[in-house]
Amino acid sequence: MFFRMAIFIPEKLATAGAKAIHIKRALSQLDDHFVVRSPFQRRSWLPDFLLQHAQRGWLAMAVCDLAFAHIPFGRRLFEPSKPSAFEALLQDFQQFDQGRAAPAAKAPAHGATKPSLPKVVLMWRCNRQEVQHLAARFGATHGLVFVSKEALQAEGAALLTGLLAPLDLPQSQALLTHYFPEAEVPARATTRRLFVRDNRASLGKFFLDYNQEWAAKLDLRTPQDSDEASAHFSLRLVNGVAGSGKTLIAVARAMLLAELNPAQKIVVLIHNTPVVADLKAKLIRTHGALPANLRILTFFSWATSQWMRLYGYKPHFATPSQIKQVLASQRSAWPQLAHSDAQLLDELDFINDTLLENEAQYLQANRTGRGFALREKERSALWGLYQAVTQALATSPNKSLLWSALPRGICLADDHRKLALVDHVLIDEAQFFAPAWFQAVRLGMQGSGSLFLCADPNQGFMKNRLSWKSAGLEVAGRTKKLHRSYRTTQAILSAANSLLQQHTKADAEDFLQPDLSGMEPGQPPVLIHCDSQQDSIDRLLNEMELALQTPGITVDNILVVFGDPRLQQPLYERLRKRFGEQAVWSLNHEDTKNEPPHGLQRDYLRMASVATATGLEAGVVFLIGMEALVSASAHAAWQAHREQEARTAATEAHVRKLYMAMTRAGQSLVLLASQPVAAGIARHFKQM
Ligand SMILES: Nc1ncnc2c1ncn2[C@@H]1O[C@H](COP(=O)(O)OP(=O)(O)OP(=O)(O)O)[C@@H](O)[C@H]1O
Repeated sequence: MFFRMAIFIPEKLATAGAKAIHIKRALSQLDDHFVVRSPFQRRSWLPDFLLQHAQRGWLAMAVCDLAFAHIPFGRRLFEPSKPSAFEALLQDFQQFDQGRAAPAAKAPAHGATKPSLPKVVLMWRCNRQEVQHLAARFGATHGLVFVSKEALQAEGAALLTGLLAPLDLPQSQALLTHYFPEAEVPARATTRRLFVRDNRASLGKFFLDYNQEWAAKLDLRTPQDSDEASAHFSLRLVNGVAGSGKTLIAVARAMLLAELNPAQKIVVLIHNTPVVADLKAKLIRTHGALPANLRILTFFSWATSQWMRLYGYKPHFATPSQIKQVLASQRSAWPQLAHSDAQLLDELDFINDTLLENEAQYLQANRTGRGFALREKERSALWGLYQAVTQALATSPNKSLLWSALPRGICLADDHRKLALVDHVLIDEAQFFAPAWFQAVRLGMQGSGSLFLCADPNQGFMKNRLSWKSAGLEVAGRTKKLHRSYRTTQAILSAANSLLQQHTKADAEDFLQPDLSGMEPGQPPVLIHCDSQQDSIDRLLNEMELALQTPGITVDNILVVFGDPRLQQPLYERLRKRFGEQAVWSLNHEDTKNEPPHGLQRDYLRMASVATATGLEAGVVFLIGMEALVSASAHAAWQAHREQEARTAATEAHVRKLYMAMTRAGQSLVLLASQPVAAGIARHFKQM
């Protein structure tokens, strides 16, 4: 039978050397119902391990390296004020967790005492007989069990299992909160709190699950850990379905890194401005200020500051109308390019994103998945157009550039010495990053740092189906997949998932199948047909009123995602009129895109465009003005592309976006449509 072993968190033991290998091997005999945690040594003294078994309970373990001959047995005549190393260990271990456990122990439910945490000392250099002596002398007086290395190696799993003691839920949660605070999920920060109806609701405690905690602590090192290990650059990828806790993991890890390495710089980069604003607002409300050595910002604001260091001036990005004008004036020189403006611009971005430096490289470039073919002559023409547009923008009065040229400019600069370097970078929503972005990030890192990526390939993949490898990232064997969603219900996730599967080519390597088992069943997503856009806004307001009558739902549990940008202003006005001037946070308004309009300490009803909704979430989500993604006419237009590749690319891009928008919802999802919805989409909703 296949044996799965205990989960070690962190995976690597902090201590190096043969002893660590032996201990790990012995503890590895435990099966996968066990979690073996090593606490970060934040306090004066902590045991080496806390073992937790799903049903059988807990055990604290300290490892003692002293030989029997060095253990003082009798009363010591000299230096009584200075306990020996062994005595100090016994005292520390005896006292460990006592202060914290005492109040609970004093207040037993029915007169019985609460169970206490069992403690075992692993005497690494004593044999069984010597350990018997120690147990007889110190066991009862200090409330400790002694075990020899030999016994552990021979009877490991059975021995330790026999020592475990079950603790009740509050005790167990208190242990985690106290010694592994990084694993706690603040109740305010989880849509899950809306689901919980059992006792846990009253306790209000949530924790990362084992897989999440394991991923969050991979390769974490304290400065005290071995220098040899910390000399290496580490790369990790967490691939997870929507709502599987990727952002949560990235933030928990970033906070830990900041705490454990106060002298190092940590940066969390996210593509999307509203997510950064939303995340920071939540973090500041739950944790207070962020650690001084941790920054959370958009990739482009980070890249802009790096650009300024390299080139000495602030880059000026061409506006959409300027780009349109320049393209219109330049493209006439290449009449063989019959493609749409959007396709040409997309191709210019592709050249920038993939760091193609000259025509020869571009002619050789792999364009698989780009959605439209280019013959060799057309590629040559496109390269000419690329140069002409870049040049025309650069020589315009405001010396502007395409957004995609910013990371390229960083990567291709002659001298990178002026770049600011950080130690650890965590990238959330890495599926939206392009190869040039990753390279720019890497150039801004210390050689011994770590790069931690979180991505959901189902929500889109590096724009043009590029692989991690093509972006210079060797993630094979360094990837953790998360299949469980905590955000949403079975009904919503399975609807979104089957919609995605129906419309995309199943690519086994990239597609993440969610694990729906054990999820809250929930209600299916609802589709409301409206007569016009005006009508859809009226219906939206009514549906929101209804939602707010649900116990536990307040305005901050609601997110409105709009597709048509023209809806932004009328929606904003109507929502403010109905719910209060100060109640709405429009995440796309220029002056409130970085922080909420009236301070962090109040709740807001949030609204965001679908283009910027990635990473956001709410218990109740309304999708409105999404005709470009869902209407029958939009579908017909994608299907009208002459080339099969273009049809597939257009369909996939739109459906992935819709999948992303649908999976923003926790408990309830409502789509309001003012045009007939394509049958292939409507069938995944309950229609009203
Ligand atoms: N172990 C957990 N216990 C309680 N809540 C959790 C847990 N893991 C995740 N959550 C909650 O589930 C929701 C989704 O988490 P998060 O936003 O980190 O997921 P994600 O993988 O980044 O999603 P997406 O890629 O769709 O944006 C959040 O409200 C988060 O707090």
